[in-house]
Amino acid sequence: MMIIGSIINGKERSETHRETLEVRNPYNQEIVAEIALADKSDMEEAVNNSVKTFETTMKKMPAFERAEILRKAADILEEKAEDFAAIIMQEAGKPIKHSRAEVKRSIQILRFASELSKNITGEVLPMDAALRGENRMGMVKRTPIGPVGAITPFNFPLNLSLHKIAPAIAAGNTVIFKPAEKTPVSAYMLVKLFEEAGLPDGVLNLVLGTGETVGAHLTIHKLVPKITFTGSLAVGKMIRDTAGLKKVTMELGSNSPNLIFEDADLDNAVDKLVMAAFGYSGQVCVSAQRIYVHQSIYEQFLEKFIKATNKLKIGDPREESTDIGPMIDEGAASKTKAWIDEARDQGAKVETGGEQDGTVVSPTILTSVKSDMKVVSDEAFAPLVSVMPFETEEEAIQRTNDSVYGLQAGVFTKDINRAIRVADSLEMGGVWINEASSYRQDNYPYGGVKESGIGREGVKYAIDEMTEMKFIGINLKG
Ligand SMILES: NC(=O)c1ccc[n+]([C@@H]2O[C@H](COP(=O)([O-])OP(=O)(O)OC[C@H]3O[C@@H](n4cnc5c(N)ncnc54)[C@H](O)[C@@H]3O)[C@@H](O)[C@H]2O)c1
Ligand SMILES: O=C[C@H](O)CS(=O)(=O)O
Repeated sequence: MMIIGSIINGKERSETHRETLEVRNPYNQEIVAEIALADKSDMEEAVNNSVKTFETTMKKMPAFERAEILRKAADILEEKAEDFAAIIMQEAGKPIKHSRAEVKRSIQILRFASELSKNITGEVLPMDAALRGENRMGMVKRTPIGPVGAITPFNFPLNLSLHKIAPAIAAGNTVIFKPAEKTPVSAYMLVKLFEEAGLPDGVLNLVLGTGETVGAHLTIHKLVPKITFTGSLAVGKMIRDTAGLKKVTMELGSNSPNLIFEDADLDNAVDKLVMAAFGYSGQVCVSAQRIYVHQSIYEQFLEKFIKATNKLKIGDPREESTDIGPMIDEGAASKTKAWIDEARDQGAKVETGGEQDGTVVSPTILTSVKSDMKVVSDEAFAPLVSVMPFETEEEAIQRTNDSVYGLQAGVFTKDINRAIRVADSLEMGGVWINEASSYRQDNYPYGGVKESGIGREGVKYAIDEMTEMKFIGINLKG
């Protein structure tokens, strides 16, 4: 049995007296590892050590050295890609082909961060534009913010952790990393990988424990100036409420919409939306949960969409051909089944799917739904999607915006004027045209409006949020 513990200042804490938590493969319930749980005192030490390491190590480390460590980390991840994919598959239950895709993106994040760490620039200001500004020079520098608390979810355990850790290191910060309890093994392997890449002890402290204990303690800690959180709206609100004046980045949930207009390439839309709705069993923050289709092509779309969905191969995430594996645990699967049953009782039609077998829920398409049903208005984070007809562009926009969330949307149309008009009208952090809401690259500003979040990630933008602007002015006649 693999027992893993927190790593603070390079030392692992997996002593036998600690309480442990089993990490199980959600598909077959095999034990993947056990975590030796950290408590508040471990978090306290991790924070203190991160503060010290920031002062003694990171403040002195030149950009070229940070770039080199990040580049080496990318190279090592490339060499160990298959090991990381295998562990993501086991601990998260993610089909192996999708686990591999996650690792590939993670390598790129490290490479972006390596390049960007050498390009964190400031600006020189035209001081004489203001009254009394003659003979003065002003410059703005970007300086590291200090120890960053990074709290991450289970669904993209490597990719979303690196969206925080890589920019933080690029910017010259230290990190206190609190990964999800369900997926700690890839986090542990990642910290070991950075050690191999030459990252000094204490720059990346890993604290493996529950959200309620170590996560909450990190959030309120006075010596941590920045929390970057990815996770649910409920936990995000709690963190925001207790973080005081800390800077926060919040990457939260969504019930992402996709709009299909009458002139869209239907095969493209079907092709994209099947994986957007059901990939990783819908446990993706930008998963397609609402599809609005122009009434003139509604039946045609629905028929093609059901047909394509029924072709998905459900099964063991180890199999190369598996498209859909388990949900993260039986609780998540049972909740999904309950939501589907509730919608059916309220008049929705289950066009396909709707079955639960342990942790596996079959890809479910719902029609005849109402906007106040949970399956439409709340975040499902599950393999279910509602397909709804609309008549006019205005109606489609209004129904899309009728949500507390606003992360990312997809718009399918060949009319460029309409595409831009609609994109401009949607209350979203991002809009893709002729792509599904779930599509993401790691180099653009990514994040939500409304209750989908605060701030942006996407390496360069995360660096902005993990640095402070410092103004330095000079009186040239002084
Ligand atoms: N917007 C995005 O980029 C994005 C990306 C991925 C996932 N998500 C969202 O994440 C959610 C699913 O992930 P999850 O189930 O792991 O989320 P979660 O909110 O349950 O947990 C996320 C992290 O928060 C920690 N946590 C829990 N309680 C805490 C507390 N009181 N204080 C501090 N930390 C605490 C957990 O231990 C975990 O590490 C979905 O809502 C999904 O939409 C958003
Ligand atoms: O779950 C939401 C994530 O943002 C998806 S991704 O890792 O960025 O693709």
